[in-house]
Amino acid sequence: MLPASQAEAMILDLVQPLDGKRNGEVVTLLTAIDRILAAPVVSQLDFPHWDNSAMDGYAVRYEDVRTSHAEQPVALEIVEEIRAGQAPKREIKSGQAARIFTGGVMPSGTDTVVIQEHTKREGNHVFIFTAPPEEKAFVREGASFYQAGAPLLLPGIALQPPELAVLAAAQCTQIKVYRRPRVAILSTGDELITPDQPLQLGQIVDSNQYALAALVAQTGAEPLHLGIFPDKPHILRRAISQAIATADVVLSSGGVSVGDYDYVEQILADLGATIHIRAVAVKPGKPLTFATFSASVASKHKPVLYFGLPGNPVSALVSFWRFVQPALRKLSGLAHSWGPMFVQARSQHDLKSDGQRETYLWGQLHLIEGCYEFHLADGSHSSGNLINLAQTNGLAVIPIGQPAIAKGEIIRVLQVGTPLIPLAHSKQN
Ligand SMILES: Nc1nc2c(c(=O)[nH]1)N[C@H]1C(S)=C(S)[C@@H](COP(=O)(O)OP(=O)(O)OC[C@H]3O[C@@H](n4cnc5c(N)ncnc54)[C@H](O)[C@@H]3O)O[C@H]1N2
Ligand code: MOO
Ligand SMILES: [Mg+2]
Repeated sequence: MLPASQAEAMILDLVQPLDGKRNGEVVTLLTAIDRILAAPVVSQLDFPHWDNSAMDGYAVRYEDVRTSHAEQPVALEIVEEIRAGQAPKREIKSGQAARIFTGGVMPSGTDTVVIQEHTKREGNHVFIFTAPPEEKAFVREGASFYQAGAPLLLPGIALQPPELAVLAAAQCTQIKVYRRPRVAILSTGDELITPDQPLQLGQIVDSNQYALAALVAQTGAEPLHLGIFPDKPHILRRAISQAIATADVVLSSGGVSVGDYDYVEQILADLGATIHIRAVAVKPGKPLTFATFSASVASKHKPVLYFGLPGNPVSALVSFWRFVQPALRKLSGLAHSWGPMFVQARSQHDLKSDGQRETYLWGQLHLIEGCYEFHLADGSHSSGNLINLAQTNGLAVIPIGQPAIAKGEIIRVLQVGTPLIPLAHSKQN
């Protein structure tokens, strides 16, 4: 059995990110959130586009006002008013000033803004009561934030609200992003039914399909629901074969352990896959199977990744969070930050494992005054118990050979799901 860190490294090593040139698509500003930029963005505009005022006040020539102070204010003639959006019409000469508002374009001849709080206006004259702090004060100089032609945004970043603001300001309305990776999801098992079918003794509702599809979508990829397939090798073989023809990644759940009806590994081998991982020393999730179909076998431009996830509902989810999600992030074109997100948290409970495999105990991470706390989910930590998985946003990691962790100790927790909202105070203490 491979240690988890080695399995992760091996999987990530085998993931070739989508090629942005071949796998790009164009989206608009309103649909670009969370998409990954596939080509560099360069603007032909300077930022700021021109010298402009940072404050409401008067645009002046520094030379005219540098000697002014409260006892001997300098008087300047106001010859123009410039609001944001208006082009200045004249040059400001010595002894003159322009009334200017925040964002207004600095008129030629001026280099400094005096804020109106330091002035007094009488008719068409303004008296400057204090010296401005320095030359060019309150002027946002053209091109001082960004010079036209330089790289503005680099490919491989996820577009978030700040990047959308940058793109909008740069008038980039058509944005080239990576297409979403296509992820086929199939559930295997004679016992499986859909949630709307009546339950007969021994049957199990296919919950993995829904959880995995939602996780895939949450990771920015496109889930393809292939449905349920019985433990019949020829049917499963056809389904897997169709899945590799249509998807970049295939996720199956079930059929990867040692039972008589666990056929996935054999079918992968028959179909020409290279099986890299057959088991990982993690609990839950031990029988994780990871294989690749080379580009030629899959008749594609690039290899297809296959994750045979264990059927137990918690095992399937934990395996996704720990191994599949980072791989999907890398595949999707993200230039960095694919890896699983581990944080340090103070455990609010005694934690136990059998010490044989790296153990993931599910529960809740709380953010209390900037520090993480881990609260273990109540109830059974069996990999078949999906009931107490609800509200999980953290998996405490119990390392191999360290069977007990005492309440109050700092532990490593894999943060999963949506970002944390800080809580005002701890529930337990
Ligand atoms: N003798 C051994 N038995 C088992 C071992 C072992 O090492 N030796 N490993 C155990 C571990 S650990 C796991 S995990 C499971 C993995 O089993 P499979 O991946 O082969 O999955 P199945 O046998 O098909 O199903 C297991 C369990 O999960 C339920 N299931 C399956 N698919 C779904 C689904 N889509 N939605 C909800 N639940 C599902 C299925 O009904 C079974 O109850 O093997 C252990 N056995
Ligand atoms: O490793 Mo299995 O995933 O315990 O149930
Ligand atoms: Mg089995």
